[in-house]
Amino acid sequence: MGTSVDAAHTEGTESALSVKKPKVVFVLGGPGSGKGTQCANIVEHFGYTHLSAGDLLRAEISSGSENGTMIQNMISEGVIVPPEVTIKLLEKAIMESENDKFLIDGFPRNEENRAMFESVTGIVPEFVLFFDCSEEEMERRLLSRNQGRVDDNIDTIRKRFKVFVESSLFVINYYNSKGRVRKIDAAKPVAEVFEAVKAVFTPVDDKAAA
Ligand SMILES: Nc1ncnc2c1ncn2[C@@H]1O[C@H](COP(=O)(O)OP(=O)(O)OP(=O)(O)O)[C@@H](O)[C@H]1O
Ligand SMILES: Nc1ccn([C@@H]2O[C@H](COP(=O)(O)O)[C@@H](O)[C@H]2O)c(=O)n1
Ligand SMILES: [Mg+2]
Repeated sequence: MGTSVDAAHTEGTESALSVKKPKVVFVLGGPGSGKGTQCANIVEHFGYTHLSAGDLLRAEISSGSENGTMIQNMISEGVIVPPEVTIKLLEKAIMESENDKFLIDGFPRNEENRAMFESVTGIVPEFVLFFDCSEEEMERRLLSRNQGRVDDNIDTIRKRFKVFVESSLFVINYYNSKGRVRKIDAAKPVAEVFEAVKAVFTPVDDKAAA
């Protein structure tokens, strides 16, 4: 049995994830909709492990990986990295964790991400948390985030919005057609957004907030 995403792709064998069978929630929404902010709250209250695909890609750049330059260029342009790269990083992070439930933030970003993840891992998300927010509000948030991200400039922000509308919304619509999307009004203040998030998690999780 193959144990890596690479092996799964080339040999048509199972991913190690199809053996571990973790519980997965995809966390999607436009750039700056508040995915990372809310995931931190969910981790604290519901015991999930947060995996941000963007953070894993940025860590890959910092590690000096052979893919680093390619990933850096793609992030700077706001475009989506080839799925095998991102899936391999997600698989590694899940396998290295002792937890069995994960928030996967910012993935799948397009149909290629989705189809490859499902076919390689056999994992279907429990549900998809979708943070819905206007571009005006997201742009305001990103321009004042001040975390030194190379893609938080107005030119790249507009490219990221375009990719979201043209590719990522397709994935949200796909899961919506399967009844798996939980849509949250993400334009409200952080605490109010989290109240809505809690309502989604509480019935399906026995580790509810006190
Ligand atoms: N509900 C909110 N109201 C106001 N500001 C918010 C809210 N949620 C998050 N923010 C702020 O907006 C910025 C973007 O939030 P965050 O990093 O969580 O978004 P994201 O969806 O993970 O973005 P990206 O897709 O770029 O990674 C941060 O500075 C955060 O503090
Ligand atoms: N599935 C993904 C997720 C992210 N990327 C690239 O990273 C950038 C930043 O992502 P954030 O979620 O941290 O905003 C994104 O614009 C993409 O360039 C990706 O390729 N695939
Ligand atoms: Mg984020």
